[in-house]
Amino acid sequence: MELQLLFTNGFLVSPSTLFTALAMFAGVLSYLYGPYWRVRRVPGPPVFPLLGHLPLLAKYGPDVFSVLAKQYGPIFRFHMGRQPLIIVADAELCREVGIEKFKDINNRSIPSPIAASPLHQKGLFFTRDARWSTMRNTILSLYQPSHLASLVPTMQSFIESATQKLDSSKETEDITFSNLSLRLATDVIGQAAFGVNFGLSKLESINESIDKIDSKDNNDDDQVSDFINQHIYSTTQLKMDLSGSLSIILGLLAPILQEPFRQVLKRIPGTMDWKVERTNRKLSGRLDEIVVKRMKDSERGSKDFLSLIMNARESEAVAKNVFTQDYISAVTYEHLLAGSATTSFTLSSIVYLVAGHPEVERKLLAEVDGFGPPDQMPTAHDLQHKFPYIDQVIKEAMRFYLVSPLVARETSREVEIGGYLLPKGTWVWLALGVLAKDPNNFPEPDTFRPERFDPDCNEEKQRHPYAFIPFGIGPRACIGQKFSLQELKLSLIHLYRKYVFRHSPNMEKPLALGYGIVLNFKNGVKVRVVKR
Ligand code: HEM
Repeated sequence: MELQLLFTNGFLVSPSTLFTALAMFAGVLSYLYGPYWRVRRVPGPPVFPLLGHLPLLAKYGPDVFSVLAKQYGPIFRFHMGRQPLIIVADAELCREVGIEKFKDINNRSIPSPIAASPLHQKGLFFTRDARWSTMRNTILSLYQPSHLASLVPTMQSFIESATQKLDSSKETEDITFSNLSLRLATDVIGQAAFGVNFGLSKLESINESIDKIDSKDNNDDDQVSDFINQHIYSTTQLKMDLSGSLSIILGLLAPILQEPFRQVLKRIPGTMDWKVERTNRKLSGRLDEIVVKRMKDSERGSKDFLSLIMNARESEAVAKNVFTQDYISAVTYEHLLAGSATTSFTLSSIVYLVAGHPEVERKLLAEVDGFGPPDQMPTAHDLQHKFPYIDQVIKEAMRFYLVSPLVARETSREVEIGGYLLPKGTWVWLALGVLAKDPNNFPEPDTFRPERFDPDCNEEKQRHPYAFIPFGIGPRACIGQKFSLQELKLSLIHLYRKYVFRHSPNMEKPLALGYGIVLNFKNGVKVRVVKR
């Protein structure tokens, strides 16, 4: 009898109970620490139980990876809660991951904010393997230069109407330029993706429209602004830190709990999961309606992305199997998502940075004024060849405030990177933001100097070819790069022909950044408009 019972803290416990408890404890430990164990040889800071390195993210914000790269070198571990990320912070290693070893690292890892949002998973960004390559090839064929060139007049007319209000603004009045640019970019991509004029540029304020979504007087008849409200809400809730919904936080700490908890929480009115679920359901419903309607439309034409993709689906057998209705909705929606926040952030940062650098502003204005009469609309060819200084300003602003400082990838088999053998399923993230501030490639990295991108200057000639990759790298790089550059250049030319901008005294210095799926300005970019 004494042999069968053990005395623990005053309680008698049978060996089988003790064994079960120990096995459970070992199970929990191996669940929590298994992912770490597989990549433990890669250097990294000490790990906080459960939280991983999230406290470091809270302490340093988006700069955390630069801080760690200085300490641990070009490849290191960073734990997003339980999940280790292998951060690659070196141009040559990024080339290795993104190009040379692409066939072994061809998919993206799915972070918990996306895992909590089925709507976001069926776009090009997160689809995998053969489905991804079929989707990508079909979509690429829609981005022919001639199609992009044909979008210039549409882009121009949206830019003109979105910025019309600036004419009546007083020089003492604050304009939140980041709101204006988000409305503009969403309208442009809405038209290009869906062939729908959201008319968002005419709304009073984007913040008001976000607030509206939770209020009772949300007018269901106003389909366009309702749709866009859903979009903005859904997008702004995709948080990468501990400020997201409870299920997203659980996904960071113990992913196994994320889905069961999401299923429960989404049924409890008032929780963030409930709101996100309700929004995503409405958004999917609205998208499906648009898609079904367009599918039936035999005279849909070929102006917008949605129609083009449907035409491709009808003419190619492979595309038909891959682009089922749900994937068409997702990929079209993804365009709205990927094309709005990124381009708008970049436009706002350019206006902010130019306002703070009078010499850059002077050269920019000289180039814009030298192009031709104020009403001469540039062609796609003009945009590519006649604005070399604007090219440099855009590049330098994108380097200075990199909208997407991390690019997520995942190994699909065992692969060696930077001397470390990484098992299948390892999350490998490219730290584009660290590269962009590396003094070896960008001397005085915290100085805004567009001339460093002058093709004739030594700095540009000596730089590693993959040191500046704001649109990513290799076969999985951004598909909308040319689209957004065309939009950015047209916007800048139009704006600086008519106005210059000054920082508002009511704006914090330095600008506070928020860390969602892409970078954003926490309190917006506030400027004052001076008519030229
Ligand atoms: C300033 C604007 C933009 C920036 C900085 C940007 C940046 C990026 C980056 C860094 C990636 C990941 C690339 C990689 O893994 O190597 C990406 C992917 C992607 N971007 Fe963009 N983007 C911008 C605008 C756009 C626009 C306008 C669209 C749509 C019209 C778009 C659609 C996409 C899509 C669909 C992917 C996924 C590609 C794939 O996985 O095959 N982006 N973007």
